[in-house]
Amino acid sequence: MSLKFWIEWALKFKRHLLLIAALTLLSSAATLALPWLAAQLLGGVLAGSSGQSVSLDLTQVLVALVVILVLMTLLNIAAAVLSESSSTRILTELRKRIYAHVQMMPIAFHDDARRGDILALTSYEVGNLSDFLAASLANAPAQIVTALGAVAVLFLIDPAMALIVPLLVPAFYVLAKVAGRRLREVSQKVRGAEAELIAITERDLAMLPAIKSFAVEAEHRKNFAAAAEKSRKLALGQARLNAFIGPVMALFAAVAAIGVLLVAHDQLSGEGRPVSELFAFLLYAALLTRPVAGLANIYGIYQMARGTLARLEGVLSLEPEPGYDEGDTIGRADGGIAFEQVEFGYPGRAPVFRDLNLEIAPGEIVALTGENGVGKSTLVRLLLRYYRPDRGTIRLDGRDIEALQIQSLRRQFGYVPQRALLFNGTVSANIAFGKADACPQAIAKAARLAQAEDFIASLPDGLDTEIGDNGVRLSGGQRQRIALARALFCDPPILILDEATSMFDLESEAAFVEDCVESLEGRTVMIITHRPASLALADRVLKVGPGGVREIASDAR
Ligand SMILES: Nc1ncnc2c1ncn2[C@@H]1O[C@H](COP(=O)(O)OP(=O)(O)OP(=O)(O)O)[C@@H](O)[C@H]1O
Repeated sequence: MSLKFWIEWALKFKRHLLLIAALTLLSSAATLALPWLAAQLLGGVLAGSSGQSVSLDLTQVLVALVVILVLMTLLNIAAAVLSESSSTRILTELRKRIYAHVQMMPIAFHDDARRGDILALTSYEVGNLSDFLAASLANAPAQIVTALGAVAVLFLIDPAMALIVPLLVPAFYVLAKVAGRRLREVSQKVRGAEAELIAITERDLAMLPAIKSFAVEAEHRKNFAAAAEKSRKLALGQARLNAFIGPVMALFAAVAAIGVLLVAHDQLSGEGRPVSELFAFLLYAALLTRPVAGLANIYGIYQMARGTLARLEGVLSLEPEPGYDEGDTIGRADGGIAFEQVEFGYPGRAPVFRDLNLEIAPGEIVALTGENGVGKSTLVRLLLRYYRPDRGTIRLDGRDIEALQIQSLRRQFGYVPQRALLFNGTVSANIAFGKADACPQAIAKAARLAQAEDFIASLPDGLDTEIGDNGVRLSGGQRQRIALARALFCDPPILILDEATSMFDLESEAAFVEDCVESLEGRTVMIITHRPASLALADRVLKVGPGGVREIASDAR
């Protein structure tokens, strides 16, 4: 884990952090003044009761004590509020950054990643970090200053006796190391178990209709319960270990202080030593136990957050998809497409294409057919630059698509994938997809072109009907029509329909095809289909096969 990375983050919030540091330093100074004043007060009271003269004005000491206590309270409140606000700000920034980064990772990354891990990172794990940041920002500097200050005062009072403190450091170190390593291991397992739980929840919610139809609810409940129990046991182990570190360290420090008092009892109460000094030594020794326990706790939380920090940095240091910040931005393309000697295979798989050559003229309507798994959708994924060819060139209007800014390339396409990707929202929002200022007429026109107008009108709230997760409240064909309307809404120069009418009934498909003649005018269109009505739309029908792409005669369609 690079310190540089985190220092860069901290520097973004330097004003907040400096203010917190100033507040905590003041609070530490006040904390350090307390034992001295209390010792003076006790010494004074004792001296007064035994009839000796008292040099200090005890009322003043009392007032000073109260003032410092009030001041400390105010400083602690301000530091806690400020540190909470800073830690939540840092976390929000991190969340935004992780989201943006994950979004900009290539599709290949998402093919390999487990969604549960990403969800765990942005939710549960970031929460762990929040605990660490809040604890360390507010407490660590104050604890360190208080501990150092207490040691310094102990040395001032009696250097020989105070030597016990440095002697304790190795013991603390060993204890912290051993407990810290164990805590790190356990927290790693806790994180794994939590991510597993999130992944199971996410998967089972998506699979729920299948779980119900196959009547395997009990098996899935059992599986989830086992994962939840595993997570609970690990979390309990972690909590036990964490609960033990701070108090044991404090006990160490307290026993050491008592040991000093026992061993050096004679020296401390020796001739000529004012009783207030004796009290002060005792109080500072007792004060020392608090920051020791506090720092041990922070160390424990740090060990738990370390894995998250490493994973966060791991994700953030992955190279995003190239082409977001470089390449030429283009206006509306004419729509000429060419694949030249393209070779491509998914990682670890045999090549899908070895020497793919294909040319589509601007405005041409081309149908692509071929057996399942032969590579028709892959061809589109290459064109959209979801994946990059291992060899060869893909051109748009004669330009290598690698040289284009990736979003300006993708905006040329209206892509209707095999499985329509809809989200939980209204029909309109799904058609306009992310364009908040979309005009209702344009949405209605796209719906009409996609043959979706009638069924939308029959929905309870028309275009404002909520369609549920992934359009669950619609039929398969209705979902496809909305996906189609979304593609047409952007008025792209190139339209790609990947089995986009596979769920249309024959009549609707014929009506769509008829309507398309008008709406496809002036666009390059690639239709991946086996359906005769859609094939009939095409100027050319191409068959994709292991040997490449070849044109087939219209009677072979
Ligand atoms: N993300 C992926 N990782 C690895 N292999 C993949 C991936 N996606 C597809 N494949 C494989 O690549 C080959 C081509 O798949 P593709 O989806 O392009 O076929 P297709 O011609 O569109 O098939 P269908 O007609 O069934 O939709 C298949 O053998 C498939 O198993």
